Amino acid sequence: MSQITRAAGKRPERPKLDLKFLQRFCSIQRVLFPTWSSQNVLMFGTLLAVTLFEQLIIYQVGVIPSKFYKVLASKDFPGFKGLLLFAGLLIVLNSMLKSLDQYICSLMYVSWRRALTERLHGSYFQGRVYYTLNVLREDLDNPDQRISQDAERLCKQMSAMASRLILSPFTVAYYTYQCFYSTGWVGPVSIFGYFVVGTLTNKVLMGPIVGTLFEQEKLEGDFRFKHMQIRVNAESAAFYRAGKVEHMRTDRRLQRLLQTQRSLMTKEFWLYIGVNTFDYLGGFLSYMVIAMPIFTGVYDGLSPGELSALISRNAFVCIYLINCFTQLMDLSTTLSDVAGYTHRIGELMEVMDDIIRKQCDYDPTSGDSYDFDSDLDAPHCHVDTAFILDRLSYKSPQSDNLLVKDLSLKISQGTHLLVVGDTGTGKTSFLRVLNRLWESSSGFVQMTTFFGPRGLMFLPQKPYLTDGTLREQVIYPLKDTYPVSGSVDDERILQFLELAGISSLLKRTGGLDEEVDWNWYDVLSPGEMQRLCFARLFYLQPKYAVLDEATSALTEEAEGKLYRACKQLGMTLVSLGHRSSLDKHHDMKLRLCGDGRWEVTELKA
Ligand SMILES: Nc1ncnc2c1ncn2[C@@H]1O[C@H](COP(=O)(O)OP(=O)(O)OP(=O)(O)O)[C@@H](O)[C@H]1O
Repeated sequence: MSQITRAAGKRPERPKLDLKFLQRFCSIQRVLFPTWSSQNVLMFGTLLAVTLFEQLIIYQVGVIPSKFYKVLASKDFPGFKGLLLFAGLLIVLNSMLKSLDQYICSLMYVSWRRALTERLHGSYFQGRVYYTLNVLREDLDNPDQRISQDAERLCKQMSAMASRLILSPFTVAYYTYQCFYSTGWVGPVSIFGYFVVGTLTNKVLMGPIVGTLFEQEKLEGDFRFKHMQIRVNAESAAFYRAGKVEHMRTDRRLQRLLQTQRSLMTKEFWLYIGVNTFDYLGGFLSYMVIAMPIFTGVYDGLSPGELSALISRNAFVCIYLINCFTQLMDLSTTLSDVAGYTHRIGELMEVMDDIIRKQCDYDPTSGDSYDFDSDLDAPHCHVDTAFILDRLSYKSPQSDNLLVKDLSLKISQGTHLLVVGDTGTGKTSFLRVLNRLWESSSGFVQMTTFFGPRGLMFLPQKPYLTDGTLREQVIYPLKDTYPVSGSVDDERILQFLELAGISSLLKRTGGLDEEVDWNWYDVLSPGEMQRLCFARLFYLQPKYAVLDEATSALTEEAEGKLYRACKQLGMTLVSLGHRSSLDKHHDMKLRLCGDGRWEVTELKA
């Protein structure tokens, strides 16, 4: 059986500018440019056409001064007027093309970001990948940061490179030809040699930057997470008066981040030196290229006038070709950022694909996400069991000790089961194994009913409240009302809010569909949250409800009321809890005794 567990002890390699980078870069490009006719390819093609046209105009603008000299020297007034008009037209065209170029780059950035983020979301929300990634895998830091920020920065940096990169093959080819034509093979060979040396030097200088940028983004994620932790738990922290300690811890994370940022800047400093040196060396190189045939006597037969004309022409093409290359080398800093982000996104994609593959090996149904809304019309399931467990053993991910060993049990309709045990004996883990969040160590667990409304629902220990209106809280995890029946549905929701004892919420929100600007976790008491989860359960009316300490914040009386309501609605209950008052609502008791031991007893009515 495959393992969806921590990849313990596996230290990730330090990201570099290597083959792995190329592989990851190509797989990201396949996401950005899925087909030849995709929107992104078309935009890229348009950008190429615009930049080529722009180059043509720039060339025309470049030769205009010499034309001005000519008409002014010959005092040609009509020619001067015509030239002014022509120059004005060129300037308007040029500025329009430049703006269009920037606009297409921005559009490409948005479109790339959408494609990449949607691809990442597609894997993240497939089956239980988001759970495995955040809870069980330790080999990948901050998946949220990678999806929300790193993907954005990668697209931004790539779009910044796009218009400069897209032209370079054309300009390099054209000016190489021109250079060869004017200087023979000496010019292109020495300029290409200069470029190769420059690139190799920059690659060495870029190497450490990629790894440090990767580390910096991790620390950035950790820093943000710390703030999010305080935001979500502000009240608990305030009860502890934990401002001082949290201040210290948050500052510590900031210091670590800033230290890495400083080290990144030091490494970038050496790269800047490399880039700038090659920029200025390029200026001299053109004269060295020209000087070689002069000093070897190739042009000895030319007069000084002819020689200076030749130097001026040769200098122009050489300088232009060198300029093409130095522009490419200037991209080194952007490229090292792109490499860092590429590694972070590529690694995330690989880990998610790995989880999906293992998940599907383990549980073939996990490939498709549950779509409760579309399953509503599915024929009613008439099976009278929910789970069959056969010699089931399981342990927690980090430990080798079995929490439960060889448990055989059938959870059938009408037989309410209570699971009890000391703290940490594996009660919630039992539900994790039933829900296939964790793998069993041996034996098997078979779910014989379907998941969702009218089937089986879990109420987790920590109530989960989504963002949105009161209606959206009650119908969660459905996207739409159920059944799609307008006011009839409203009545059902009101009735169930009443039954769960929280109809007062309706007044606070101002209506079922009223948008609220508060965070539900901040304004509801733990008891109200638990009641709201019961209203949700009543609304969804599953045949089986698995409740993990779902009434721990309520009085025994309220607990009794809610349990009776569940039974009246025809639900079979599997509950976890510590309270003895729960006994009377159940028919069987499974006690987890620790060290793998367990016992099942019948409860007298
Ligand atoms: N994600 C996890 N990774 C590693 N160990 C875990 C994880 N979740 C739980 N455990 C460990 O597994 C053991 C069983 O946990 P479980 O949540 O099932 O306890 P429980 O019986 O429900 O306890 P309680 O009564 O406090 O709710 C505990 O020792 C816990 O620390």
